[in-house]
Amino acid sequence: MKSLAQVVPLYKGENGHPGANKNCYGRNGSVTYIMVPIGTVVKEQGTMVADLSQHGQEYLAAFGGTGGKGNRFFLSNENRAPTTTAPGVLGQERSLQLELRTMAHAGLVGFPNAGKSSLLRAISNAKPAVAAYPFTTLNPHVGVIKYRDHEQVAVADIPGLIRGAHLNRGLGISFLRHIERCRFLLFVLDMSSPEPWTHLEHLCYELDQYEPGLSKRPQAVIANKMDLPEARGNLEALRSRVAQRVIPVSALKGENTEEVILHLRELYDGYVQGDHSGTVTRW
Ligand SMILES: Nc1nc2c(ncn2[C@@H]2O[C@H](COP(=O)(O)OP(=O)(O)OP(=O)(O)O)[C@@H](O)[C@H]2O)c(=O)[nH]1
Ligand SMILES: [Mg+2]
Repeated sequence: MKSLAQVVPLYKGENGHPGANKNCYGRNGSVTYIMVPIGTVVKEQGTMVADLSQHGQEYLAAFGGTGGKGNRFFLSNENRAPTTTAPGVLGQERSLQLELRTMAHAGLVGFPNAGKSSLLRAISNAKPAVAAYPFTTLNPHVGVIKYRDHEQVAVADIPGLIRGAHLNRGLGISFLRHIERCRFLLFVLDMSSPEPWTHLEHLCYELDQYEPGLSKRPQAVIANKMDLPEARGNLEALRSRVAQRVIPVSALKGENTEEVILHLRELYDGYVQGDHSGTVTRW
C-alpha cells in the first residue's frame, strides 16, 4: 500500500478566487503541499470535507492571497519615480482537522488480551507488541499478508474493546473509526475464558453502538488460544451458538493460522468481485 496523499493549500490565481489574477505573486508554482497518510479525513467544524483514501489524491484546502504591487510595478517612461502602490489580497483562512482512519481490508476485533496482536504477528509481516496484560495495544497496527500471486490483504489490529466501551469504559470506542473502513472483520475470542460466545455478543453490541450495522460486515470468528486445555471444551459450544464461520487457532504456537490466511483471501476475493453487500456472510 502506498502511503501518502496530499492536502494542498494552493496559490492558484484562477478558479474565480476574488483576489486571484495572473500577475499575483505565488501563482502556479507556489503551491504548499502538506503530505498526509492515506486514509486521512479532512474535517471542518466536524463535517467531513475530503477523504484522502487514494495514493496521490489532492484536496485543495485554501487559496493563497495575491501579492501587492510595489512602486516598481508602476514605473514607466512617463513616471520614473512612482509613489503608487496596490495592496495585495489576503489569503483564505480555514481551520481544518485532519483525522487518520486506518486503511485496511480486515479488522481484528476482540476483548483485551484475546490475542489480536499475536494473531497479526502470526499471519502478517507486522510485529505489534504482545504482553500478558490488557490494553497492550493502544494504537492500531496494520500488517500485510502477501499471497503467492502478489495480491495483498491488509489487516488492522486495533485496541481491545470491553463491555461498555461505548460509555467510554476501557479505552472507549473512538478508535473504532479505524474499523469503519474495513471491508471485513475477524472477531478474535480467547477460548480459554468462560463462555467466550458472550464476548462475541458484547463486541457486536459495541460496534453497533458506534455505527449501526457495523457488526454485520462479512466476518469470521477466530477461536484463539486453542492450545490451552480450557479452550477445547468451549469450541463445540461456540460453534453451536454462532452462525459465522469459526476458525480455531493458536496464535501463540502458529497453529492453523494458514486457515485464517486462506479465509481472509476468500473474503478479499468476494469483496473484489463485487460482493459489497455489507451483510453477514453465513457459512
Ligand atoms: N496460550 C496462548 N496464549 C496466547 C495465544 N495468543 C495470545 N496469547 C497470549 O495472550 C496474551 C495477550 O496477547 P496479545 O496478542 O497481546 O493480546 P491482544 O488481544 O492484542 O491484547 P490487547 O492489545 O491488550 O487488546 C499474551 O500473553 C499472549 O502471549 C494463544 O494462542 N495461546
Ligand atoms: Mg494487542
